[in-house]
Amino acid sequence: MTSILADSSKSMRTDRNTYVGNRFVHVKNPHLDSMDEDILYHLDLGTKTHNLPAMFGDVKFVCVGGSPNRMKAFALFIHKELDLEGNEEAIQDICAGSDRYCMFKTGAVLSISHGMGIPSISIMLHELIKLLYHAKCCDVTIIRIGTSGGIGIEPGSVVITDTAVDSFFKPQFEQIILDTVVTRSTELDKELAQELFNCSKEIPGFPTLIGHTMCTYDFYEGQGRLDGALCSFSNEKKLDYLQRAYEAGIRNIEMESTVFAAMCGLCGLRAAVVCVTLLNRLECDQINLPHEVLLEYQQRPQHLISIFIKKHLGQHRLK
Ligand SMILES: O=P(O)(O)O[C@@H]1C[C@H](O)[C@@H](CO)O1
Ligand SMILES: O=c1cc[nH]c(=O)[nH]1
Repeated sequence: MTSILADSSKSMRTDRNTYVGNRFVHVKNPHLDSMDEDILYHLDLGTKTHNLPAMFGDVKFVCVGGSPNRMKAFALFIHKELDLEGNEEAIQDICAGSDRYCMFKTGAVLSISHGMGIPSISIMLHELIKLLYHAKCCDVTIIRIGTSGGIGIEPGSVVITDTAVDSFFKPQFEQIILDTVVTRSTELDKELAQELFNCSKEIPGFPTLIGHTMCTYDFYEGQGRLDGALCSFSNEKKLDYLQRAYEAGIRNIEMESTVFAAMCGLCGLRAAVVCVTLLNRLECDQINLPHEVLLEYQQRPQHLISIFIKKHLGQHRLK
C-alpha cells in the first residue's frame, strides 16, 4: 500500500505538529468559528446546552483508555489518591446520555473511555479536543492508559511509548481525507515519557521501560496472531515479523497510539501512552491469565499516573 501511494504524490500531504507558547488546547478547523452551536454528539454535550468553561475549564490531566469500567475505576482511584472532597457517589458518568463513551471528572482530572481501535478513539478525540478548546483549557496533559501485547518482555511490564509506529514500523499515521492520504507525525513528548519513567522508579512491584509501540488496525491478523477466524501465514512468518519488530525497538503492540499521538500533537496537548503488557507475543497469542491478574495488571499504569499527577499537584511525598 505504501509504495503505491508513494508514487502518487498528488494524493499525499504531510501535517506537522506545531507547538505554541502558552499551550492552549487548539483546533485546526476554520469552519468551527462560523458555527452557531457545536454539538459533541457522541459525548452528549454541546456549546449551547452546557457551560463547557464552567464544567471543564480547570482540567489539567486527561486519562483515556478503552474500557468504560477501567476509566470509572481510575476516576474513583485518583479521587481517593488526591484526597479530594465529596464522596465517590458524586462521580457520575458525564456522558450517560450517550452509550458510546463514558466520562468522569474529579478535580482537575478527566477520565474517558475510547472503545477499541483507531476509528473509535479518533471520534472521541475530535470531540474531546473541541470540548477542551471550547472550555478554554490550557497546559493539558493527556495520557492513554491501556493494555497491549508485549514483544520479548515479561507479561505485566509497563511500556511508556517514546514513538508510536505503524505496521511497517514507521513513525507516522496515515489519515485518509476525502481521496487524499495525509501523513501525520506520531511523535510523543519525550520529556513527559522520561518524567513518567522517573516516577516508575518509585514503584518496585513491576518492570517499566521506555520503547516504541506498534499500533495496528486489528487484534488478530493485524498483530500476527495465529488464532483468529482468518489466518493465512505460518508460525515462522509470524515470528519473523515480531522478531523484526523487536529489533526495530518495538516493545509492545496496541491499537490506538498512532492516531492518539498525531491528533494530540497537532492540537497542543502534551501526550503520553502508558500500556501494560498482557502476554509476550514471542511466546503465545492467547491471553490466558486469570481475571484477578488481568485486573491487577490494568492497575499498574493507573498507579504510575497517580504518582505523576500527585507530583504535579504538589501532593506527592518522596519515599
Ligand atoms: O485501552 P485498551 O486496553 O482497550 O487497548 C488495547 C488495544 C485495543 O483497544 C484492545 C484490544 O484488546 O486493548
Ligand atoms: O495482544 C494484545 C493485548 C492487548 N491489546 C492488544 O492490542 N494486543
